[in-house]
Amino acid sequence: MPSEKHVAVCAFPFGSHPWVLANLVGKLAAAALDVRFSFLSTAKSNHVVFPPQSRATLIPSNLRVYDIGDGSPAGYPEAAGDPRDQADLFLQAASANFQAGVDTAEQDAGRKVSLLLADGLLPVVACEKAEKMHVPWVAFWISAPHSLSMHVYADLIHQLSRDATDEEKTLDMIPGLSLMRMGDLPEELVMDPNMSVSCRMLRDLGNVIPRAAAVLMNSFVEMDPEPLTADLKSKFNILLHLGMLTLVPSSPPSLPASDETGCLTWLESRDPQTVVYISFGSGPLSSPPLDEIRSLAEALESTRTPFLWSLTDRQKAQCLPGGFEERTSAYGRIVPWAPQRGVLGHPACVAFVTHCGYNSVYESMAAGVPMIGRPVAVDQRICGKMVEEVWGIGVRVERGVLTESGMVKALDAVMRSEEGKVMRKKAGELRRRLAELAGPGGTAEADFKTVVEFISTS
Ligand SMILES: O=c1ccn([C@@H]2O[C@H](COP(=O)(O)OP(=O)(O)O[C@H]3O[C@H](CO)[C@@H](O)[C@H](O)[C@H]3O)[C@@H](O)[C@H]2O)c(=O)[nH]1
Repeated sequence: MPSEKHVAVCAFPFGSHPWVLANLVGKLAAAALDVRFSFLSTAKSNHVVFPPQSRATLIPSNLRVYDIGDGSPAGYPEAAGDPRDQADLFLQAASANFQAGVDTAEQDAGRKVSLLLADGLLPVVACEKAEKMHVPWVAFWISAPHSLSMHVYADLIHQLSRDATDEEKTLDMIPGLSLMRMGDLPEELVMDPNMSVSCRMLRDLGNVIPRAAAVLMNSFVEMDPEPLTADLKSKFNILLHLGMLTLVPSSPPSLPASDETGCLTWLESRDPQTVVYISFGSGPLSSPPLDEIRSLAEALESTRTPFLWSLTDRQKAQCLPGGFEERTSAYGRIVPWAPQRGVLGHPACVAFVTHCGYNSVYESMAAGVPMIGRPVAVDQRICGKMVEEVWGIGVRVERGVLTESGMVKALDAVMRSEEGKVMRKKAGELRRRLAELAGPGGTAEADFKTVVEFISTS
């Protein structure tokens, strides 16, 4: 008898989140061919993640993409909106908009939805919807695992942050987080939850997520602190680790992989181990302040360091010193978008200046490239700390701020010093370790099979 299973996938349509979720869903759709998957996200995000020209040919036939509303009032000028407001608008209308998407998908498929799979930032919406529809729901946590634990302990953390203003106070009362300090916390965890819709949702996240039928992690269990995993396992119905989904080839191939800006060709013309790659993630919220971008440019120019920089045209116009691009054109290149995994994996790439986004850190590690970190927001301070203090594969910029002199020192440390050689060696070891973990017979593969089984039978 043909399967009647139908999974509705609820995406959080900002930053790298929808790509990573799409990677997971593409992989699941290929493994569970008789299950129907309906991917629900905003038109803007779907356009990038599933480019219309590739939809007919590259998406598995059991995966369909549906556009839902983004919550903006009619006539709202998108470019004028602060990205935080856009997230608030989206979240405010998310319940109604996902419902409309589910209704369309059910009609289209001629099957009722049997399971909801939601981005881990959307448990409040997913839980409410799933309970109304009488179906199970599964959360996929895309950010650093430490940050999930911090959300689970949000009430305790909020209490601590009110009692202690000391940024250096450790979080050793939370299993697996003894290395972390109050100052490493994502800021939304210490903000007043009533400040915005996003703050409220994020504050409630940790209380709701244990109600999921399963929590899927975008991580290798072997890379996470054991006490953290054990503690989360004790709190969730099922906890599974699927490996880093950003490291599997994207299905369908979407914007992150395309080399329309010619970066890989340019790298071919450079000597091995000479080019510093710079990117502060996929969205404006993770970019350092404009004056710091300028200091970084000054450091590159004063040291004549070859560079490839993913920088939007807007930022380029706003913050680079006058004439910078022309003066550095013999050894540097600026593009609005780079195929990051390909760039990091190119033999010319020697170091990565990054905001320490979780996916970027793992992409760099998987390529064996050491990092210079300038964490900006959310889980980036956690990832920066792991890079420098736990894995020893990079440094964070002095006092957490990009200055010309600090950047020159960091470039020296990573590219030219003995310390840099050690980082490169450790990065190489971790590259091999990740390849092993992602390979056949690993725990990630076993957990993925469990998810396929769960989806096919729930
Ligand atoms: O020119 C570019 C710039 C970025 N990327 C890709 O964009 C993604 C960036 O992901 P990530 O490093 O996770 O950063 P953000 O997009 O900023 O992700 C947000 O979401 C992550 C997961 O929750 C968090 O870890 C980050 O802190 C948060 O800013 C990566 O896959 C990159 O390969 C490119 O391919 N080309």
